[in-house]
Amino acid sequence: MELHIAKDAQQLSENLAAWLSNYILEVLQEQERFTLVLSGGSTPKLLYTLLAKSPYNQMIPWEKIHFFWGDERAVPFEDARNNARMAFEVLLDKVGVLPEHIHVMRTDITPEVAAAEYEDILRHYFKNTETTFDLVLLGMGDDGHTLSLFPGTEVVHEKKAWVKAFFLPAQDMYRITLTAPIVNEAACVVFLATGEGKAMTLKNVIEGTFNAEQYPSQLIRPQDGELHWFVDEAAASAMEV
Ligand SMILES: O=C1O[C@H](COP(=O)(O)O)[C@@H](O)[C@H](O)[C@H]1O
Repeated sequence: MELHIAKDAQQLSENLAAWLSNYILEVLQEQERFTLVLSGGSTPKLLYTLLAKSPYNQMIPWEKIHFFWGDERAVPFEDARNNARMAFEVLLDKVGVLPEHIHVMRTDITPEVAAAEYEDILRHYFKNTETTFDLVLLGMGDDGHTLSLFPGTEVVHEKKAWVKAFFLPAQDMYRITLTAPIVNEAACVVFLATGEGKAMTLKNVIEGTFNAEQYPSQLIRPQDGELHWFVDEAAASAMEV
């Protein structure tokens, strides 16, 4: 695991935008397409906003990037809580992405059907590949969840399915999420976490004993791929580094 610490959220997002665009360019020297999983929540908004601007909007060959999502809140696309909506607003509507390369988790059908449909897309997409995604961008909630793998939920124990849908009573909402098995087969996973509110959880996730029931972010351990944590000083403040 590689830890990247920056002074604050702004500096961290700038560092990650530079790191990510170089990584994409490097991978695209060896292959024709790049599969990128976007995370939701509030933290990546700054990163996506930067990627839509100079120099990254010109540097990245957007037409070669295929976009997927790590998880979705099963609310209509028009709802501000919809994870895909934010990415469209600040990034995807602003760069030269090909619409047929954007794979949203649908929220206009039942969550179970949307999850089954996404699973089919992914199984077909990765049927002849050794790894799954080229890069999975993840966030971590203050409670240690990542994707929609929340503490104490059944989906944390999933060993086979790549996509699951379930009702989250605490938020009175269905969630659709990738599971640890598919993410752990990715070539690279990058967590982005900022703020003091995540400091104790981050310490427990990275330095504590394994307890995925309480800290689902600990489930993410790519088998053969790279794992990076991009965090700001506030989020890193409880750690021993
Ligand atoms: O609900 C979610 O939360 C996590 C973390 O979000 P943040 O607002 O603390 O950055 C996010 O990674 C996930 O995609 C989202 O559905």
